[in-house]
Amino acid sequence: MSRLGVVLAGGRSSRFGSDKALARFEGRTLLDHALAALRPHVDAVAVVGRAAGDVPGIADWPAPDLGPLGGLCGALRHAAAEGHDAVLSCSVDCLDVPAALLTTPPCYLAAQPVIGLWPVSLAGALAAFLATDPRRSVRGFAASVGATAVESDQPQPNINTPADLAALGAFRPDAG
Ligand SMILES: Nc1nc2c(ncn2[C@@H]2O[C@H](COP(=O)(O)OP(=O)(O)OP(=O)(O)O)[C@@H](O)[C@H]2O)c(=O)[nH]1
Repeated sequence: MSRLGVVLAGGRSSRFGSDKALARFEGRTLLDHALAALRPHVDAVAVVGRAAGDVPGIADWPAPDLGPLGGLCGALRHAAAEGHDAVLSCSVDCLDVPAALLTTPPCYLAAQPVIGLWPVSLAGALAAFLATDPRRSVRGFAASVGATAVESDQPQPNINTPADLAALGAFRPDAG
C-alpha cells in the first residue's frame, strides 16, 4: 500500500500566540519533527496548508481555514491524483506515529484523531461531510465513515500553548 504522509499545518495557533509549526524543540521546528515522525512509515511526505521549503505543499480543499479536515480533504485528493492508496496524517505537534496505527485504514488515534490513516477513496465522503457538518469535527468524520479508533500506550503530546511546549520533553520515549 502506497502511503502519502502529511502534516496538517494550517490553522491559526491562536492559543499558542505565534506560528506553532515553527516553534522550536530540541533544535528544530515542530514541523520538522512531525515530518521526521512520518517518514519511516510512508512513501512520500507533504505539508498541507502552507509552503514548506523543499517539502511539497498541498492546499486545503475546498477552501482554507476549514480546520484540520479541510487539510485532510486536500491531502486525500492530492494523494489520489499522485497514485497513493492512503494518507497518513498528523498534526504539527506529533513527535512519533505509534506502530499500532499502521493497520487497515480508515483508523485514527483515539487520543489524537488528527493522527490517522485514511484511504484516498474517502475524499468524496469527506468533501460531503465538510459541506454538511458545521462543526467539521475530525471525530465526527471518523465516526461517519466507520473508522477504527486505535488505542496506544504511547502518550501523545497536544501542544496548544507555550506551556504545553515547555512540557514537551516529558513525551520523549527515554524521558524519565
Ligand atoms: N491544513 C490545515 N491544517 C489545520 C487547519 N486548522 C488546524 N490545522 C492543523 O491541525 C492541527 C490541530 O490544530 P489545532 O491546534 O486544533 O488548531 P490551531 O488552529 O492550530 O490552533 P488554535 O487556533 O489554538 O485552535 C495542527 O497541526 C494545525 O496546524 C486548517 O485550516 N488547515
